[in-house]
Amino acid sequence: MSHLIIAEHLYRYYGKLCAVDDVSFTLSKGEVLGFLGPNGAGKTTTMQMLCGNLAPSAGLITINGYDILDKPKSAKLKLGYLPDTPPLYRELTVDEFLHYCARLHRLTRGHISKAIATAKERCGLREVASRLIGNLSKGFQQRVGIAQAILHNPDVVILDEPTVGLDPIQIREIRNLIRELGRDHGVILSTHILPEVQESCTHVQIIQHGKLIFHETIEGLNRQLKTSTLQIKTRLPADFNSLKAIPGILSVEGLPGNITRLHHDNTQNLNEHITETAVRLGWGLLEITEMKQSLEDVFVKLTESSHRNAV
Ligand SMILES: Nc1ncnc2c1ncn2[C@@H]1O[C@H](COP(=O)(O)OP(=O)(O)OP(=O)(O)O)[C@@H](O)[C@H]1O
Repeated sequence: MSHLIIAEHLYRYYGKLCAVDDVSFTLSKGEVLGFLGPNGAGKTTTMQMLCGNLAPSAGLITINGYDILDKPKSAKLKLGYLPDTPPLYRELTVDEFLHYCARLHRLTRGHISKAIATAKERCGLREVASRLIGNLSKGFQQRVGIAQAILHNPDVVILDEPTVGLDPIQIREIRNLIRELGRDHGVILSTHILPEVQESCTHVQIIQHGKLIFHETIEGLNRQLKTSTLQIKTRLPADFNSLKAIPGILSVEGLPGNITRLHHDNTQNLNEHITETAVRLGWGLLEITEMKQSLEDVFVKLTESSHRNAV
């Protein structure tokens, strides 16, 4: 499959500070890549280099086969970008602004109306088309920012922190929109909100101190989140020896409220065996729960280990 974006060995220095340190990755159609990292990790710097707004100190970026430095016009034709602060004119209406953006994207007159109608439809902006942007809620302003980024139907859409400052309902709507964009485009979004990548993305990469420390599919990430711990809740106290006798169970730990935590070797699904034992011995099995690490746990673990490797 040909890649929409190829980034190879990107570096960016600000004076002596290496803000982006040997970053390489690819993006293909249908992928929504979450670019995750704490404040100051190098996300915006990378996004700006991908968009051709900032020259890398070293490295290569191609968008749809065009080198962003050698062929910036051809590369940017295929690119839509929402910066962390959306570039909106508050004194224009949504229609006026999108019309202006369509001309900046060099859409031909014959295509402008259709392109604006499609972008408004996709971003849920039809009802506010004639409102002044400055009077819209933050969520709608963000949608206008996304509409200008997809107006020219680019192959690649780059969104820098698209849900910052939105309320929970607006966040859900923008995440749905991002998932939908992923069907027809390649999307990169930067965020420091960990659950955002789980909800919106197909792939995730984590950046820390300018270095990529993790690149995985969301399934791969979810595998990382799995632990080898189960917890059962029973009406009567469970018998630890009967549980320890189940092949694969390594240790058993009692918690208050007839809750028992079981550590196992993660090679087999023990649910059936545990259920059968609980029913046979009449404990009254109420719940069986697979314990998961939160994405935060994995993030802390990864960033700590990269820090340890660095010192
Ligand atoms: N124009 C600049 N001049 C000097 N240093 C800069 C400049 N822009 C960014 N930096 C520094 O480069 C590093 C990476 O910044 P960047 O904005 O790319 O991070 P980020 O991951 O997007 O952070 P945030 O989530 O806070 O936006 C930070 O240490 C930042 O202070």
